[in-house]
Amino acid sequence: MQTLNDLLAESKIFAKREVLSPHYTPQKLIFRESEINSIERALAPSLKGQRGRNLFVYGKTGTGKTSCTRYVIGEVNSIPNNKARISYINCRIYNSRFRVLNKIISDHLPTYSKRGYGAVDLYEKLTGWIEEDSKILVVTLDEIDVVKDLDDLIYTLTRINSDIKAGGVTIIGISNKVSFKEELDPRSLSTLYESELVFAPYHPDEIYGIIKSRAAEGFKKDVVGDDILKYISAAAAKEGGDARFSLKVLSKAGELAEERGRTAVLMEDAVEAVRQAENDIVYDVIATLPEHQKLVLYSIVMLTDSGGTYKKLTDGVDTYLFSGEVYNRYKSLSEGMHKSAKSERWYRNYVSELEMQGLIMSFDSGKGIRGHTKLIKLLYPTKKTKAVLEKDLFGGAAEQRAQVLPDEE
Ligand SMILES: Nc1ncnc2c1ncn2[C@@H]1O[C@H](COP(=O)(O)OP(=O)(O)OP(=O)(O)O)[C@@H](O)[C@H]1O
Repeated sequence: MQTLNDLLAESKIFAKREVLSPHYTPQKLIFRESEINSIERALAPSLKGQRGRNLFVYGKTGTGKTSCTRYVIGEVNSIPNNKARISYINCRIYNSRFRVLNKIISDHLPTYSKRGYGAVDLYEKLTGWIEEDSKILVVTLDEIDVVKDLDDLIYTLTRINSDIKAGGVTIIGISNKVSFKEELDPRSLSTLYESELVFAPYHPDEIYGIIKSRAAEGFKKDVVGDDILKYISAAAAKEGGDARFSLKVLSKAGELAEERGRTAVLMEDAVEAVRQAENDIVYDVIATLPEHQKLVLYSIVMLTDSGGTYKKLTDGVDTYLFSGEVYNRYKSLSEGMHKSAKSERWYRNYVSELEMQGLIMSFDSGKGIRGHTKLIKLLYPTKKTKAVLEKDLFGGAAEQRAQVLPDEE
């Protein structure tokens, strides 16, 4: 246990702790030259006042999509007298057409944005501003899949191009959701996918390269050995080639070494850091699921908690659930929250997504019970999964939760 004095003393482990934060943007992004070049090519026409092709950037989490895009935005912004005006928008915060429009206005016309105008006024102000001197507005929508009325947003942004006489709008969409394409209206799909760029997961040796250079800056000399870096790279490659995961583990290993009063990171610190980060990641995955997948997962958690029909029928301890009962629970839960439940076809997609994320497993029941039906099992502890979901869905407010939840069956 560290005392306050220990905490205030100069660290024996870290030189620049902030360099190890996943939010830190390094000066150089290694192994992504060709991806950076593709983004540069998409943005190059806008520098000269021409509308480039919209670009959709896809790749698993931690593959460098945001960092590379922001890097190119930085490059463009540093070129004087160019025609591009870029808005980088984190859709987790700006998650509706109105909020996105408002953010664009506040980026470029800050005095206007505070006046409480409606969407139509914002639209007109924006088109006027673009036309004024033939600007190209580049709207970068990071985590685009979480925008609630995305088809409307894409329609509005593309409509600007036909409403204005000069200038234009280019959209860059970024997402790590595999099923995203299927949820889009065909018109939005063809607009957004004018060109596509896929970020592949990093290989272990690439992750090693990334964390080696971060470790050299972030840690004091000789604190982290090569064996530790190799171990962490292999663990992150197993996690889907996720650079963010490797950085999280690296800084966690440093913190553990510090807490344990060491002057260097030992393998046991790294092993423990990987274990903790793997645990955290599951809950991060849950927190970033789209809303209806969360509702399906929450239905699974609730039924697992109270014991589903299977348990009652078999008088057993197994916590398998019938897919049909999960769907029914999901429907009543959605109703209680005044949301329209999706069709069974969508529901089956959600179940496959949750299974792909490793949160549940599902399998055919065989002939024995209720003919052929699908059984579902939650793979993570009910209590913690429930807490994460409740915080997300109901902001952790118990009264609100009580209002929307259907009675236990
Ligand atoms: N090529 C690279 N060189 C150095 N650092 C990198 C590189 N790629 C990713 N990183 C680091 O990994 C972390 C995650 O990267 P980033 O946020 O760009 O991933 P992402 O693909 O946008 O992930 P998500 O889909 O989860 O948003 C950041 O801290 C970033 O600095």
